[in-house]
Amino acid sequence: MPEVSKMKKPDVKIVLLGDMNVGKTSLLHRYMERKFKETVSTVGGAFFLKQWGPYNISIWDTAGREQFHGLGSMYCRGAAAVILTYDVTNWQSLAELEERFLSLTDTANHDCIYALVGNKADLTDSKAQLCQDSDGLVKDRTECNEECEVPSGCPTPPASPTSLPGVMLRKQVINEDAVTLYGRILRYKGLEEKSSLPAEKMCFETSAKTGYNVDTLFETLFDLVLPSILRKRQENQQSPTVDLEECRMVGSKKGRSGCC
Ligand SMILES: Nc1nc2c(ncn2[C@@H]2O[C@H](COP(=O)(O)OP(=O)(O)OP(=O)(O)O)[C@@H](O)[C@H]2O)c(=O)[nH]1
Ligand SMILES: [Mg+2]
Repeated sequence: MPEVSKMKKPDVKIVLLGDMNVGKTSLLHRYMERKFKETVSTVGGAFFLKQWGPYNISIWDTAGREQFHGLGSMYCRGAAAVILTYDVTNWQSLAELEERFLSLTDTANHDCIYALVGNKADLTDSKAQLCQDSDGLVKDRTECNEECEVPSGCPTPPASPTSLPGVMLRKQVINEDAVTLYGRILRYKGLEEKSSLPAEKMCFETSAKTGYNVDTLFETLFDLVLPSILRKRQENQQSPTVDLEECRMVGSKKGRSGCC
């Protein structure tokens, strides 16, 4: 049995939601492991623990496949932020966010923060084809090799025409579509646009493949959930009870990440 006293207890929870194949797992790998690597479609869900200064943030990856849909609202319970992910080359993946995934967030915190993330920007946008390191410095593709676990480096694979610099797919979702959806999400949540975080700040385009905007996404959210963390810590000091569900969750995994 792991010793619960030595386990890190998450201060706050962030959840990735979105259709299958949009790149949720790849975004998490890129951020946590600094790599783009082969993925298999997620079964159920998995979490990673990120130490952010003195705070522990659990980031939950969920399965986009229809058969796991029922689990989504369970994963969102108590979330301080939800990353609604779509694929910029797939218009339906944006539509699905509203049709299938938004209602799953009803179990999130009342002050939950929502980010809309269009992934796979490297397929449509030449600036997203450049690799970015953790300081946001742009590197060329040869320097990028060490951060990719695929033989030909980044971007890959070699057989795909989209791996060639300059060969782009048609962008099916433009940023304005995401901004419009963000407005509808606020209305669904009964929030005033004026007093909420602005769409320009909360709509991102990323590439898990090159790292484009990935650090910015996660670190913007970490900063924004800080008030939730501080409030939770204060509440815990006032009534120091143990959250058995969270302890069990972390305790059962022994380490930094796990799945269920
Ligand atoms: N070009 C490109 N491909 C990507 C990117 N992110 C993910 N992919 C590819 O898209 C496919 C799906 O990625 P996953 O991260 O497994 O997608 P997911 O959203 O976790 O899918 P489920 O677990 O089924 O919900 C894989 O083949 C990835 O290599 C990206 O930024 N650019
Ligand atoms: Mg996945």
